[in-house]
Amino acid sequence: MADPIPVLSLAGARGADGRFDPAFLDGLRGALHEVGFAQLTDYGSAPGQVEDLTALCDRFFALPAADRLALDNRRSPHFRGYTRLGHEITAGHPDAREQLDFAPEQAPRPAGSWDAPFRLLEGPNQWPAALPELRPAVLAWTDLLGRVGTELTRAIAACLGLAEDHFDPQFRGGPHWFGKIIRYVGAHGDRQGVGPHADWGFLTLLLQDTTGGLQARLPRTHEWVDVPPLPGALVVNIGEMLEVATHGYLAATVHRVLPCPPGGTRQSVGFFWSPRLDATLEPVPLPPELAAEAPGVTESEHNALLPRFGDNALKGWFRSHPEVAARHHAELMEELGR
Ligand SMILES: O=C(O)CCC(=O)C(=O)O
Ligand SMILES: [Fe+2]
Repeated sequence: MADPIPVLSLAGARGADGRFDPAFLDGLRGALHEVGFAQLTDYGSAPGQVEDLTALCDRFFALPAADRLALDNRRSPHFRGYTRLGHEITAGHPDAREQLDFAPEQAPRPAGSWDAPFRLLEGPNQWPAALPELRPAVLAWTDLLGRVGTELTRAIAACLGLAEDHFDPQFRGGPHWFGKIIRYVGAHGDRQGVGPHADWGFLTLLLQDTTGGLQARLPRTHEWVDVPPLPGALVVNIGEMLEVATHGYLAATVHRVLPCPPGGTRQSVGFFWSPRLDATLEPVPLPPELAAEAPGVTESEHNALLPRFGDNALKGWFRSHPEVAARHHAELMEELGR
């Protein structure tokens, strides 16, 4: 079967007049509606940036365990820091990966000053003292991907027949993106690299190494297809907030990573472009021909899609990091019925 994941060049997104190119918008709409995944090239990384970041991620995961555990996310009420191999849960089972989670650097809100439970997600990151180069390289990467996320969000609005700044208000004043560097480590008996799931942000931009193993479940046929490594390209997929905003015209495509063979490893860097925590994604007015192909959101008893982003994000963090949630937020979990 031909590679079902469309490849798009961001360099061709706008014409000389600064407007989006209609052919780019058609390609983007087709990719995201039909497949829910695309690969993006020419997105403005500096020469050597991807290679340098990848090498630093290698070095992070090669640090002595004590240096990684110094950033243990169980010490962070904000779900930031290092998760040991096998301690993240997806689809009810442990993932065969370790990771470092980060998000915009923020001071924690003083106790008692929250206007909503999701404010607990605001706080400082944990960076490795043993590898000081990692922080600036990751922040340069998240700066770049914030710009790519902004541009793609505008292109998505335009390809849905909306004004390109349609979603700007939801992102203005502090989008709460989050990111992670990830290493999969294969062992006998692994069930999953990461189990089947949809991402809970707006758009995901992911760099994968050349190992392979990422698979997408096509929205219509539910067939699993490989997302083949394309060196330097960003894998783009839709998150739940965009599904909510488009009544499912753009669906948060389910995906998974197969376990590495015993002894094998794989690395990736995820960037989950997301609106402000307090932003609510109202359904957009779709043109009739697109509305006719919008089935509504895919709710299940195991996963509600919550229109206020902070609520949806909290759902995701509580589910995937139950140890952190139980240690710091047991009462809140009970209150929210999680
Ligand atoms: O590592 C990958 O290729 C995918 C990771 C992923 O789906 C996630 O972290 O949400
Ligand atoms: Fe994902």
